[in-house]
Amino acid sequence: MSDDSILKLWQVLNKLSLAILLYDNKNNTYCVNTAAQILFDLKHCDNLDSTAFNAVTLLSVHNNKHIAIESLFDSKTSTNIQLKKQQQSIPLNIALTQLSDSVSMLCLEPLKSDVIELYNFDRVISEISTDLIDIQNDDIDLHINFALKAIGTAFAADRSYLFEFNTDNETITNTHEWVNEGIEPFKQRLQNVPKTELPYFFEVMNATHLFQVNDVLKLPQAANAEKVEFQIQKIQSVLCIGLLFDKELIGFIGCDCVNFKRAWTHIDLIRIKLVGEIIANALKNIDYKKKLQLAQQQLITANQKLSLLVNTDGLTNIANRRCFDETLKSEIQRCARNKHSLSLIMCDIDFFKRYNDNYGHQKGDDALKQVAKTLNKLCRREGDLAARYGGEEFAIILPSLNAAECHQFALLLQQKIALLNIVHSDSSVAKTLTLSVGFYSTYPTKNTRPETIINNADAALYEAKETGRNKICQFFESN
Ligand SMILES: Nc1nc2c(ncn2[C@@H]2O[C@H](COP(=O)(O)OP(=O)(O)OP(=O)(O)O)[C@@H](O)[C@H]2O)c(=O)[nH]1
Repeated sequence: MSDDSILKLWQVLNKLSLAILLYDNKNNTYCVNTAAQILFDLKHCDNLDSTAFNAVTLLSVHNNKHIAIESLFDSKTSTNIQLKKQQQSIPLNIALTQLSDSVSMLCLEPLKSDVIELYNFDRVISEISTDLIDIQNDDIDLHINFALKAIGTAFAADRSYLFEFNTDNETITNTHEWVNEGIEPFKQRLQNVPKTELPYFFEVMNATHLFQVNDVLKLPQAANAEKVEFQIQKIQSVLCIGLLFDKELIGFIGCDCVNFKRAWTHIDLIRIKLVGEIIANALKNIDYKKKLQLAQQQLITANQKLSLLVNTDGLTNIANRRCFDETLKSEIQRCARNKHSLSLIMCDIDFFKRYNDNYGHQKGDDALKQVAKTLNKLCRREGDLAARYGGEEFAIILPSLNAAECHQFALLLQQKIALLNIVHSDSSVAKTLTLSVGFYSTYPTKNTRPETIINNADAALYEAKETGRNKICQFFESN
């Protein structure tokens, strides 16, 4: 097309009521016809650069994001946009044509009211579904309230709400409600309402999953209870749709018209069904997530219990041999890394066979529990561990304690056992229950073997037993 024919075409287009924009990408200029000049409130119509459109607000109908004037000439831009003008939102349909290598033409046509309504509702649906798609438990109220407001507004209703059936399946609760300006809310009043109070409503709802009334005054006699309730709420028309969860009715959403009667249309039904499905899906997701979280929590608790169980001695409730072995291994490595000392105490109740024989096995068990509790209480620092090593023998891991400190600890240990004052009349070394204690202190390396430490502490315990009992012996490397 020659420049001359474009000019002639432009003279014709300028007379049309259709708004037209031309863009020349060679010199980045725009020109608009008279209809577009009026539509966009532009001062000039020729040789405009993009700043001439600074006061023009164009938004995407899908996400309300701002669209720059040059983006309108991008073929990827949606064919429906909104023009914001003096508090007004004008939906526009746009069509793009390439006139020459550098010149593109855009026609903008304001949409008719039913098409506008369709796009408005499309936007509502798009917003609701985007909003509810990855709903989290903690923001559900916010999102449901948003969805109710959106459908209430889209239906030009006065009130919209969500009712959920309570777990007893006998009562219903209005969990969320949106009301138009000046309309009385009823949510507080509609908590735990017995279904039997609305027999007609539930008969229809259970059978059809829908309750549609254009004029509540025309409800049949069977709906007297409902009529009374609707009159209290000043409802003239009502539309409710059931929410299904695995084919089971779990509640409903609805819209009321208070200020006017409304003859609900087939389109209204389709729309509220769509919103009902979106909300039911969101509730289902939340329910699954809750169940999953609960199952995960139960699994964690079960694992914690299991781990406690496998690491705990059944009689004394302190660490068992398994836990001791694991801890000693890791503490050797930790002390080796930090170049800290490590002490191990092995101790054994003196003449425990005689104690059992004299006082009975049950008393013996009680004594073991008391000793274990005392040892456990003494282990207060991080990494300290008292364990039942076997029978009446206990082991205590003491990271970062050197020989002198460990000796002090062993003395304290014997004092605390003495304070228990467990009478042992058959002991040859004292009147009460006593412990023989052997210990070994070292600066482990990463190659230090746990058995070496255990054997050395055990050898010291053996020496304590052999040389009189109720005493503390230390293992020295030269031994
Ligand atoms: N009541 C009770 N006794 C236990 C338990 N485990 C081991 N014993 C008893 O502890 C006693 C240990 O006896 P010995 O190994 O001969 O040692 P001892 O009598 O303490 O003598 P020394 O260690 O040499 O002072 C045995 O009689 C075991 O039956 C237990 O869980 N409960």
